[in-house]
Amino acid sequence: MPSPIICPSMLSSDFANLAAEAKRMKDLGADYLHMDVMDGHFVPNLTLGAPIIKSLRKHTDAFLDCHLMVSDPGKWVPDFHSAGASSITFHIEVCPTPAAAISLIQQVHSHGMKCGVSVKPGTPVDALPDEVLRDVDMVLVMTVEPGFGGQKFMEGPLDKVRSLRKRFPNLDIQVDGGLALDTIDRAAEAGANVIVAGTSVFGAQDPKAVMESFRESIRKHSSKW
Ligand SMILES: O=C(CO)[C@H](O)[C@H](O)COP(=O)(O)O
Repeated sequence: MPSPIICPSMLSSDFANLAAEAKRMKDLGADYLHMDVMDGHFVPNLTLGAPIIKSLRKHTDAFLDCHLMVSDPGKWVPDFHSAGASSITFHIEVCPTPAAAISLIQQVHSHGMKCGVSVKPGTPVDALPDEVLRDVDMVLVMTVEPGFGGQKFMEGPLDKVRSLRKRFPNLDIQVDGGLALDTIDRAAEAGANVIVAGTSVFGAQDPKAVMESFRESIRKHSSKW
């Protein structure tokens, strides 16, 4: 059974103190550090790229879970690999065919990184055929429109989580957007075991307690998946 994996979204951190923020989250129990990479084209925002990952990597051995919200992820795979990324998650919406997605997954794996595939809230689960999911290490179901932190959690995408959990009992299923103490149970009940959270973790008085509650919710619900 997949175990809980808690990933603070560094988008909500103080970018001017990124190394210290990464250490703080790791010391508080983060499993992965979630790095939101946005190109101003696939999404209407610009954040960070491989140079920032490279700088951060000098200060941490944490698993750097890089979510590429970009139009041409394949172009950036070598740079993220050299920078020290641990995994790359790309969007299925940028792949014209399943074969293109499979080739991208192979490219990421050939660079020694884990690979995930993501779906936006409006993209149907059928966009993720078995032959694609068989090859990935994780699937990311967005529970907000990608682009900005601090948005309201969307319930609709949880149907995709339910269907994916039935199809792939052992797959790591990540959810991202609006995850907080009042939404975690719905995500965990649906079958998510990898939780990305920015606002609710960085804005908390006690981020460690929030991450522990997420973990506890997944443990509680996973016995019924
Ligand atoms: O991918 C993202 C935005 O595209 C962020 O990771 C996500 O929104 C997390 O932030 P929050 O927990 O504040 O919703």
